[in-house]
Amino acid sequence: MHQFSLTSTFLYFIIALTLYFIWKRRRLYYCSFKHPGPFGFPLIGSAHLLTAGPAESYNTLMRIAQYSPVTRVWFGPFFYLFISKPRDVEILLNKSVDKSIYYAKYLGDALKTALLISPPEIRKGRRKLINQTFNSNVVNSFVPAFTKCANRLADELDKVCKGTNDPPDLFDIIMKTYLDAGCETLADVRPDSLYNKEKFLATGYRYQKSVKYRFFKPHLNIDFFWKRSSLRKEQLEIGKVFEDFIKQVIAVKQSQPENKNSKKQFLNYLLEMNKQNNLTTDGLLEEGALMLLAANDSTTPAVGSALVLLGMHPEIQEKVYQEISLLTDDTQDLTLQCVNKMNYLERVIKETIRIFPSVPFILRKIDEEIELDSYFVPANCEILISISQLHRWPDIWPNPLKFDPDRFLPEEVEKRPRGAYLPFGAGARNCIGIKYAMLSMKVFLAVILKRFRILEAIDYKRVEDIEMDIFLFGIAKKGYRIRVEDRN
Ligand code: HEM
Repeated sequence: MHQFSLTSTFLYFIIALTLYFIWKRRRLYYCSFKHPGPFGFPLIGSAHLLTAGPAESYNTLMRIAQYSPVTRVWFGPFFYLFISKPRDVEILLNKSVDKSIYYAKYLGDALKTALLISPPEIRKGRRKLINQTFNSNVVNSFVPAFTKCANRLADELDKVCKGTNDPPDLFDIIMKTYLDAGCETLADVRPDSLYNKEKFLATGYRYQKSVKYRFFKPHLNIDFFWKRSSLRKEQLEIGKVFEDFIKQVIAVKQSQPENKNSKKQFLNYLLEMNKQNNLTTDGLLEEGALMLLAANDSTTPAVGSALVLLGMHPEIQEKVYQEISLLTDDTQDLTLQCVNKMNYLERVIKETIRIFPSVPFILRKIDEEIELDSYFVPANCEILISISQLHRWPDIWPNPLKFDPDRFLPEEVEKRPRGAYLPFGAGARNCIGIKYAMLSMKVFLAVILKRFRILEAIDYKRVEDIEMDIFLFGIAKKGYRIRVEDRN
């Protein structure tokens, strides 16, 4: 009798707890019933979709998001809304919503509290501080350094993409050049004074891969399993490699005479802030690692995609070449003034990152229920904004896979809703490196396209042939291979 009452009390307790759990999340369930999404089984939801494995990450996310403009999906008890309607995205990003907890969860073991994943109490001060190092005056002064690195990249292309039918993937080569550019500009150190650059880059790649693998193992969302997993051990090791590299950069920097003309350059300024106790040493190391990674991880696929797309579209390539030739002469290096006038090249870059945004998805967390243009989003909802889909809405971007830089003529831009094009995100957590990214990509492409004609994009005939893979960034599965010949 006594045993029976104990068992039934326990059962009542479990039932009450379950009902309370369901009651607390009732708005999530209501929202889930209201919106379409992939089929879900009891308890596991749509976790079966993850069996496609990491190699299919991009296609899996696209398959889930296909019910747009709003799609709901459960992975076990975890609920997500995917949204991709421009007006909804605009409203959401301009509200003071914060980043999803998944950024810190997935990236925090290696990058700790760096800006991309920092909690609000740390982020505000750091963002304000770092913003100053990306103002126009500072970034514009990088043109000579970008040009020097772009010329080195062009020399590499000369060696590997000319006179061969089997050129290598340019991804690693562009990435390496971008790291050199980051060292010259953000860190103000000579790249050849550093060792272990290759290890830093390879570790950055390993990092992205391990984050992606974790996503496909939903049980690793539970801290108990995560803390005991080999992937976590790997991420802690990765964090150590990042930290050691930045320590090396700082040591080299401190062995050099102080450069009084570049006080606002990223690392110089952060070191000064550290000296004045406005930034902790941990903060300095985290931000240094993040910035050297961010500066090349997102720009590399964008430059690679632009080269491939121009290889596929000779008439557009010719127009870019004409513009560059008109604005530059052979005797002088590129100047800021002439780069600023390369409007057609800028449109080519914008169109490239429309079709292939380097950051295909971003995540947000909603603390309070909000009304979007066409539906409500319940509190405590994780939202995935699909930039890839946003950029391919046929009613806003007719024939979305057509590579047409003139979509970015000012009169065309004016016709579109503001939230239709967000390669750099929007709102308080948008990309801090927009100016740096745009200027460096223009210089890199101007130098390459002035020197070479891209004859062909190997592996692809049409834009539709370019299949994407997602790590943290969107990267073409088959890479970026082109054949070139000298212009002169
Ligand atoms: C084609 C180039 C680039 C693209 C498409 C891009 C895109 C983005 C996007 C979409 C975000 C927002 C992420 C989110 O909302 O969750 C972001 C954040 C960020 N980006 Fe970029 N980015 C690029 C280049 C750069 C460069 C060159 C740097 C630095 C030199 C940089 C540094 C950052 C940082 C630090 C953040 C985090 C900002 C914060 O959370 O406050 N990015 N980027």
